[in-house]
Amino acid sequence: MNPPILTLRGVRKSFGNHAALTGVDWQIGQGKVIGLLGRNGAGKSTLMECMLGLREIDDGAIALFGEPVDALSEAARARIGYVPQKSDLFEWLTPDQLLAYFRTLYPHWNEAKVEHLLGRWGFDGAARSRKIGNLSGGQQQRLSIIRALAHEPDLLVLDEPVAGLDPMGRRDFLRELVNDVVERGTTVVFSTHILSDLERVAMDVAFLREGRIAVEAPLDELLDGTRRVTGHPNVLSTLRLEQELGRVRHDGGAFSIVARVSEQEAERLDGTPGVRLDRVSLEDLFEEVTR
Ligand SMILES: Nc1ncnc2c1ncn2[C@@H]1O[C@H](COP(=O)(O)OP(=O)(O)OP(=O)(O)O)[C@@H](O)[C@H]1O
Repeated sequence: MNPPILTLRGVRKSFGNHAALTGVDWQIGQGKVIGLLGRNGAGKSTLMECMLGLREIDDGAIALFGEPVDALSEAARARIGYVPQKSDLFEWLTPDQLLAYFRTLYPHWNEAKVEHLLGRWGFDGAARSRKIGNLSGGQQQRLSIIRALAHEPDLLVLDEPVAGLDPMGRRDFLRELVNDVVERGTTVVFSTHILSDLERVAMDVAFLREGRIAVEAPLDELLDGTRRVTGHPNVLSTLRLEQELGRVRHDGGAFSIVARVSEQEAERLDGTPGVRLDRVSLEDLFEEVTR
């Protein structure tokens, strides 16, 4: 595996007496494309802001490109692309003025890519010279994404980047993202609630629960190796599963267990009288892991 470009150790962050992050240990390898999942309020935005040094942490340590994130060099900063959940564009500028401004801040800027994306994402002459504050939410989000891709960052962090885009815009953006990742080996961390998008682009998924990374795994491995185990309560209560992800009690005393299982374990369970194994969807997994 490539060396990690981002390392978090014991990261804690509270707001007043509410603990948002309760000890995050996480390493992100170069070239990974990771979908960060969690319920509303799970702490995804907080984690993203902390890992880029945009929010101070209470405890723990974060290193980005081998540097402490609270003392990042200019060179390291120029390697980051970030699309926040809420647009942070200067609303009084036009798209052309905004991009011209950001162009001056980076040592590298791919103008051809910017022009290509502006054309593809509906920024004709009129839209490029309108005040950003008067653009629609989706247009502002597209502009924010173009800005984040323009300097070809090594790490791209996207907080619900497609939430405001129409289905065509989402598909187009995801295609662009995948192209970039494949061509340049960009590391991408993005949060989303649209699980079908995640299945389209993510290599790995990480679930944030109770302020920590509860599960992280390659998406296909996770889907291939997870089963819902149902059966008579007497039988299930005696089962010992190594990687249980969740347990649901149903009406009438029955319950089911969602667990990651090895092939051997699946075979053993399949042969147990009164036990049934079913594959789970990403949606089921999300529900179990973040319950
Ligand atoms: N500036 C702040 N002041 C006080 N509390 C905050 C602040 N920012 C976040 N929180 C709280 O921290 C928790 C985590 O919030 P965060 O926005 O990181 O969650 P999230 O997983 O990104 O949610 P969503 O999926 O809804 O965007 C929430 O309970 C939120 O209310």
